[in-house]
Amino acid sequence: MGEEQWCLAVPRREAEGRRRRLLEEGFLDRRFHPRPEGDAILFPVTEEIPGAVRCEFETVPERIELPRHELVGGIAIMQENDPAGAERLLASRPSLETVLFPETAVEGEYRTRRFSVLAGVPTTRTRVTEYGHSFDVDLSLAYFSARLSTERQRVLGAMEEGERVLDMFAGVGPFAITLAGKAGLVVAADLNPTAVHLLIENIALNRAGNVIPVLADAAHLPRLGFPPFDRVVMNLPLAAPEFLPAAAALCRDGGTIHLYALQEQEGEYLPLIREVTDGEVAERQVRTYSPGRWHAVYDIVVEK
Ligand SMILES: C[S@@+](CC[C@H](N)C(=O)[O-])C[C@H]1O[C@@H](n2cnc3c(N)ncnc32)[C@H](O)[C@@H]1O
Repeated sequence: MGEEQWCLAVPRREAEGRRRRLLEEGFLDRRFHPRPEGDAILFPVTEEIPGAVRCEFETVPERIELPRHELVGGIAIMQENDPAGAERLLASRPSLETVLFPETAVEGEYRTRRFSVLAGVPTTRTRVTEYGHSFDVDLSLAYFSARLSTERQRVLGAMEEGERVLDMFAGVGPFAITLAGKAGLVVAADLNPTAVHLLIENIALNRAGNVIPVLADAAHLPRLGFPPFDRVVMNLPLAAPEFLPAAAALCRDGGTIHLYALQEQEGEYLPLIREVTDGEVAERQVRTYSPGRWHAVYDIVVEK
């Protein structure tokens, strides 16, 4: 639908110069797009200037500036405490239910954050879909990051059918349930009871009957008598290196450990890795964390 408006017909060859002058003089009406008509361009103008006639223009849709945010299922996490921006964000995406602002950094043993609700339904719970899997998450009670989805697919791609996998820091299960697609068996452990609760729900949700949830401190896993694993995932970037001896004890000769670590120097954890095995090590950057710090993954082949 158009709107009737004052406009100026300018021959095409003069259009660019005239457009600039209209802009400088403040006569160009920016609510509308200029449009061609025959050999002329019709410029919408703000008032009845000499030569102006009435014509119809399509209105330019208003450009809405959206605040920076990260999407996790139906929740948007904003980086600024801006309730008006949160309302705009909520209105811009029908799939969004809630806009949150993190009141704290990721903290504590359970790696969780406290949030305040900026807009929408007051909840920190949502369902995330990732490569055909669904994960119920509660962002204030158990860790979840959608940013590792590509990494989970990379590890899945490196696996052989039927492997025995251990996820030492499983959270709500995104690694464990993704890898279960190829694995014979996945043992998924976490220290946080709410994370394990959600992990159990997610096992059911994805019918991943080959995932065994375990509520345990990873340090105790070597004492539980599991036969050696083909692959061990260690996704606790701030502290996983401490658990490397336990992981090496649980991994078979020739098996692989994926060690995620937060570091400031390339090869920072190589000396520690060399204390547990002489096997092949490949190091990659997963994502940046802060200036000068990044999440790295070490793929370690265990030689015993
Ligand atoms: C960074 S999160 C990773 C969760 C999951 N792998 C993911 O990608 O969403 C680390 C998890 O390790 C758990 N955790 C911390 N210390 C632990 C320990 N000593 N033993 C077992 N789990 C632990 C936390 O509760 C948290 O869920």
